[in-house]
Amino acid sequence: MKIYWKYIKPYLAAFILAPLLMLTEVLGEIILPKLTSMIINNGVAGRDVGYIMHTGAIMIGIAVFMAVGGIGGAYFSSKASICFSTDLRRDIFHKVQQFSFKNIDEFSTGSLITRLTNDIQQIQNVIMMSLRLLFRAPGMLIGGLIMAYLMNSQLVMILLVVIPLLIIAIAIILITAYPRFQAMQKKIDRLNSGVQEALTNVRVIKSFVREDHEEERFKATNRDLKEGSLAAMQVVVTAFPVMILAMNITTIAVVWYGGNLIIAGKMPVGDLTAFTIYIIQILMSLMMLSMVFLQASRAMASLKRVNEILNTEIDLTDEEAAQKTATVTKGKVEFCDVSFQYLKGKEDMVLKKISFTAEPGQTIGIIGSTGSGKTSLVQLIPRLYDADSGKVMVDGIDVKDYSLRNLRESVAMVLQQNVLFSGTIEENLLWGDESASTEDVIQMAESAQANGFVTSFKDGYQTDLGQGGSNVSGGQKQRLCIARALLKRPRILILDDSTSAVDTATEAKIRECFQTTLKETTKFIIAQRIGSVEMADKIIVLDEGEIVGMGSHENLMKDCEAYQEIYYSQRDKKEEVGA
Ligand SMILES: Nc1ncnc2c1ncn2[C@@H]1O[C@H](COP(=O)(O)OP(=O)(O)OP(=O)(O)O)[C@@H](O)[C@H]1O
Repeated sequence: MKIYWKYIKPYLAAFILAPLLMLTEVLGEIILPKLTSMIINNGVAGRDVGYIMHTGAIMIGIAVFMAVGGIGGAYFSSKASICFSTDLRRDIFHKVQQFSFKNIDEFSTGSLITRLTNDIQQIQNVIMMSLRLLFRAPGMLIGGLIMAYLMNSQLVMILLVVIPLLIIAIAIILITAYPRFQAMQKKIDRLNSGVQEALTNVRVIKSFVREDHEEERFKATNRDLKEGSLAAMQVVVTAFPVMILAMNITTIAVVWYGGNLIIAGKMPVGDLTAFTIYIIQILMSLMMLSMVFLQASRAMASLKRVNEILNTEIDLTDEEAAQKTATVTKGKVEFCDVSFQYLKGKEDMVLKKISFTAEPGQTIGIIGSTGSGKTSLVQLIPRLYDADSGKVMVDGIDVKDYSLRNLRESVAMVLQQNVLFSGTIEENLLWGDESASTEDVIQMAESAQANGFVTSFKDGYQTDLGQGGSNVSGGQKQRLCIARALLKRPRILILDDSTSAVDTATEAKIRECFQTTLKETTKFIIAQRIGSVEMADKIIVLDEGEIVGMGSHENLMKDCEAYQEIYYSQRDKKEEVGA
């Protein structure tokens, strides 16, 4: 509850006014039946039109007062709940943005989407409902009971039988509903994850002609959700008829017993009418409360899931950084005996005792078979993950001692899976540096060998990119991603297999441009092709997380068996293709 106070505090007035204004309805509902009985007992029985008109006018006045209060209550409850959920959604989004890669690995994207949308909506609904009924339902219940008791204490005894039975029925319904709602939210998660994956990868699905398979998969999760929702709704739908049944039986009992009292002359007719209205109101208020509890039981399941995000400990922060103001000025990178694994204690080390130094301005090539740990190694430089032992240093300072912003601002990384965003090419490139001039954009695009194809487009840099850059080729996308990274003018540039879709001649030109535009930047180039790293000052050969060779191309050709193997296998393949 403590975490949620900050979402209530700014709208405290609305949170207080909403239930208070709803009290006007309670007041009206308690007085109106009494006035009705007075009209029947005195006005109708005594044929006193003046009395009827006078009391009727008072009743209209009360009804208007109720309407004004009701509108106000509804307005403030909507305001309070919507503002609450908007702020909560903002903070959850902010928290997710702060998540480390490891934190992100723990939640599926679909689940995060459900939590940010559907779950928060459930919480908003229950707040709105509670604010409207918080005072109203108990007020109606207590007020109705008092008025009914004052009218006829004998008749009220009927309620003493009905109410406990009803409370037991509601409790059973709630206990059954909660786990079903929890299961339903999980099924929504699964559906969202499936939809998100299928829509993002629709091209792959089509190229593998897997539409039928995906449809079947979707049908299964959709069916699963339908069954989950029906199971939960079955409970909800039983609640309402049970209440109505209780209400009807009670009304019949009251009319029967009350009718006898009237015949015996112990009760005026108007009192029985008013009494019946009070009984209905009492049971209605119980019905409202049970609906709030039902909605709350669904919202509790959602709240638990939202809490999971809010309580997730971000495992990678700069709170304890010793040199928060330090910035990277040279770009020297040192790995000292670094070991690392993703699943702590559950698998072999992905990187084992890695040590090397990259001097400022040097180009470091990293090569090795798939899964040998190349990406894992470079991810430790901008602290996307933390080393488990050993130290990663940049300019002689442990990366853990920089503020994350300062460290990451000086490192540009072109990831293996490049992503562009919807918007124009220029907008995408300016991601690297929002304040870059048009000349800068063009210069960096030229270095990345992107200017040529961009200017060949009808709208040039203003060309709109499809979602994720779907309307440019793989090689063009890679070059745009490199240009975006270059615009950051980083001290350290990491290219993770990011020229794999670029032809060798263009790739060579990009490398050449690096020598002029990025002379002082330390460059890490992960590549599958030896040709891509051959010219590097230092090449690191990785195998199963270990460095099995390090040095220049010439040295490695002399004394690194693993490197020679890669070299000859690629040369043989080239010759085969040539033949
Ligand atoms: N997020 C992750 N969670 C758990 N294990 C991971 C994760 N990412 C990679 N791994 C595992 O770590 C090992 C090294 O992966 P890494 O991506 O560093 O290899 P790589 O040499 O870059 O491979 P490739 O050339 O195919 O990109 C692999 O066994 C991989 O399965």
